[in-house]
Amino acid sequence: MENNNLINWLFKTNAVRICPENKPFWYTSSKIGPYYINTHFLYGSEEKANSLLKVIDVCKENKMDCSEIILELAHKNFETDEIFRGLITTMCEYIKSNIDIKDIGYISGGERRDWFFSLIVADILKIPHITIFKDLTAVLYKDGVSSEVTDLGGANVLHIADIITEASSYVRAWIPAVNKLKGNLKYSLVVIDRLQGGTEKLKDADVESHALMNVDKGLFDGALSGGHISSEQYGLLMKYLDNPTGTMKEFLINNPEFLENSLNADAKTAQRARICIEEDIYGLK
Ligand SMILES: O=C(O)c1cc(=O)[nH]c(=O)n1[C@@H]1O[C@H](COP(=O)(O)O)[C@@H](O)[C@H]1O
Repeated sequence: MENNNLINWLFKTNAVRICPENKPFWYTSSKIGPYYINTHFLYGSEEKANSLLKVIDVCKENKMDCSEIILELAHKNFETDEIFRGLITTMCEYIKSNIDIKDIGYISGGERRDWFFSLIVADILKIPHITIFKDLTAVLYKDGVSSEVTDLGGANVLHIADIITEASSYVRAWIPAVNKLKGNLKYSLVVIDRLQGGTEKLKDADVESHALMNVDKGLFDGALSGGHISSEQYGLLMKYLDNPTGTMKEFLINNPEFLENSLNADAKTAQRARICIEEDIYGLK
């Protein structure tokens, strides 16, 4: 795709965050790193994304209503927001050019941030949508109607997600949920692949992995030349991209208080820090 567009949109919506000095982000995988991408900000802005998340948090309590509510809001936003419209149009074009549409029986999306993208893409491509919840239950949304679903008869499914790092959400939730429905999660399309093992994990599970964009040097080259990051930040990011584990191991050795502080932080951070220590992810023992 026109990577430059996507890079501009990511920075314009403040979706890419670079950590303050000595304060790396925690990731789902219980690893740490210097950047975090809030892909769902491509809905137009942080404020718009948060307001859709708020609606989702309420409407997901009623599983039969929620697909329609989210899709309607996404359509309205598609009409008025240039960035969101550009992104969704690019996703649809990517699918048409790179995947045999006739081979896709269903498009799925998982709670919550996948739904920003999966429902509207399915609707535009006229493919039924499987709305998957965190408890691994699912609802079929087809021709404007939600219904219960138990058997997809072996049909192929394209799962659409915001971003993959290690594809842990696919392995933990989305693949088992589609298998339970006797579907075949054959394809994955994400907006961003952080290139940290996700594609390989998907390949092991027989899932063909697609991404509109990979996080590599090119993203941060664009950020530097566009004046979005400083040359100091750029240097740190290059070091991390070159050797994510080694760079963060060195950081933890030089900043032993970081893990200690994380253990005393909010519940999610503390849990990630605990796993990082217990599994000795950085080989510090
Ligand atoms: O935690 C992450 O790895 C992560 C990094 C990032 O830059 N942006 C981001 O949104 N994430 C979160 O991590 C999930 C993907 O991680 P995996 O399931 O390991 O591929 C996403 O669904 C997000 O919840």
